[in-house]
Amino acid sequence: MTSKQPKYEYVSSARLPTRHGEFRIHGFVEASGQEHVALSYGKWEKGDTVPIRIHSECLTGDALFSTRCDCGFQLEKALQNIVERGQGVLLYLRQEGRGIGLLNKIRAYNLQDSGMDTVEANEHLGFDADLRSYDICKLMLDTLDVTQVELMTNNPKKLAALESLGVNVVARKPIDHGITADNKHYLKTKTEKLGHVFDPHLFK
Ligand SMILES: Nc1nc2c(ncn2[C@@H]2O[C@H](COP(=O)(O)OP(=O)(O)OP(=O)(O)O)[C@@H](O)[C@H]2O)c(=O)[nH]1
Ligand SMILES: [Zn+2]
Repeated sequence: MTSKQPKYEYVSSARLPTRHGEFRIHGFVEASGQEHVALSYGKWEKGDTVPIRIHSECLTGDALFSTRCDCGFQLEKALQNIVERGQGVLLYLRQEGRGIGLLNKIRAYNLQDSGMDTVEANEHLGFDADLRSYDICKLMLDTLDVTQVELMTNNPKKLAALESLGVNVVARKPIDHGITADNKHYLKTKTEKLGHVFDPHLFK
């Protein structure tokens, strides 16, 4: 008899001192081998509302200081917010390039340099505009005893995904940091074509 392999598994946790404060890092793995992490800060009781950020991997923005997108700015701001609030969780999902992967994102950037927008570039490469899944967030939050959240995002799809997984989202906190001349057009496209919510005056 074969037992069904779980889709996602919790693996291990450790202390993670950072420039922003001391977090704990928690590792998770998908059956495919894809690895993800959650960072937690502070303490809470089960049922408390916990501030969280769900962040999809962006190597260029998160680690290489790119200003083509807002990712690096948002990541840093989210960690700062969590430390200021005294508690919170970052779910760092390894779905680079809205799920198309790093090298395809570079191909998409090249197409955007010749005039396509971020959605047209994905489609030109044969991908949907957004291939991400948030299913693993449920295991990550359950593991950390988080059932009710305040979500830092401009992306209503993340709210809907959490609600459909049975996580109670009591509020959305906009995270509109890092709008630069290099990414204004990209963020405007996300607002017009992908449903992101940005205050229009931020693009002026
Ligand atoms: N395919 C593609 N992906 C991109 C591009 N620019 C950034 N990304 C990816 O977009 C994703 C952005 O992730 P998030 O910041 O978590 O999500 P979001 O949909 O912007 O929502 P919020 O930031 O929460 O408002 C990352 O995986 C980036 O690698 C691009 O031009 N093309
Ligand atoms: Zn990015």
